[in-house]
Amino acid sequence: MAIVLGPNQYGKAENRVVRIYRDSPRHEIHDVNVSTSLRGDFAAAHLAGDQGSVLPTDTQKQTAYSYAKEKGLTSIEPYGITLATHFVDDVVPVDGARVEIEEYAWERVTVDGAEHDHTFVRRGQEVRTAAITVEGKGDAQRVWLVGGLKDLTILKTTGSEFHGFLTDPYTVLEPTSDRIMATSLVARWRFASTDPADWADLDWEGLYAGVKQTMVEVFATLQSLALQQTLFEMGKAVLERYDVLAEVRLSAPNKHHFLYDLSRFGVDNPGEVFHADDRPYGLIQASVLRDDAPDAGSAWTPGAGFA
Ligand SMILES: O=c1[nH]c(=O)c2[nH]c(=O)[nH]c2[nH]1
Repeated sequence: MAIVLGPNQYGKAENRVVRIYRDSPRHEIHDVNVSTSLRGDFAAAHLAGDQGSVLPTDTQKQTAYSYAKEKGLTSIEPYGITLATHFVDDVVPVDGARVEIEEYAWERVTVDGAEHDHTFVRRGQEVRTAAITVEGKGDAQRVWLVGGLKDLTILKTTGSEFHGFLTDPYTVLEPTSDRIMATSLVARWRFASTDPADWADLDWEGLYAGVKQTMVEVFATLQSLALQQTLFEMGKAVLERYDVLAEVRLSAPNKHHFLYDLSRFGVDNPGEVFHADDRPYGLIQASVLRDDAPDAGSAWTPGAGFA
């Protein structure tokens, strides 16, 4: 029996890069959290402490910051593609790179009814995400791109039912035809192509806004029979609208709101006062994809948080 090295990767996690565009009095801000991971033959570093092939994680960090100026940082997807591709193309021992990015949104404050040029408040809504995996050099190179969002807290006060479920001796849940439905949505969408040339003219901001809006509209308008159905219809609507996408993965905690029992006080409560329970919560997760979707390859393989 011998002990051997298994899969490994290394990088700099959570580089908090803030890029300001100040070419005119109206400044722009892009506030991101970038994690890099490099893959390749790093056996010597692990087995013998030989750093000859190791591009320091500090260098990866410096590159993430410098690229925000050299290459630009507007939409997170092309920035991440450029960064990940650089590591694979320009660093000899590296044959794969994974870059994961979160973006925190800011919106302009209003002063005297007009948007201010350089003052922003953090927008409390969702965090935009991207994960880019580049594999191979030269003609064999493939770029897996996954866009997404997380922490999109969304609630509807009616239009949600849950009944007809399987029961057993432990079932106490009452069926309902009118309940609150609420979740904190995580959604990630995989691009069909693995060739960045196919995205040369893509409107990244428009695509992101459109995917989010499509999901929100379905959540709002579908008379839901279960969160599972809502998630499937959200993913389906996104894929029907955007040919560039092959798969949508959704993860949604069912944030339960229980009707509060006011009958103990002789008070009627026709769906007006609820207890918002924080745990436990149902956790509903689904992948929705085209039946001819190309192989997902390394698209979903995590970077930071390997262990
Ligand atoms: O939308 C729901 N899906 C479930 O699977 C489930 N299970 C449960 O107790 N409540 C709900 N709601």
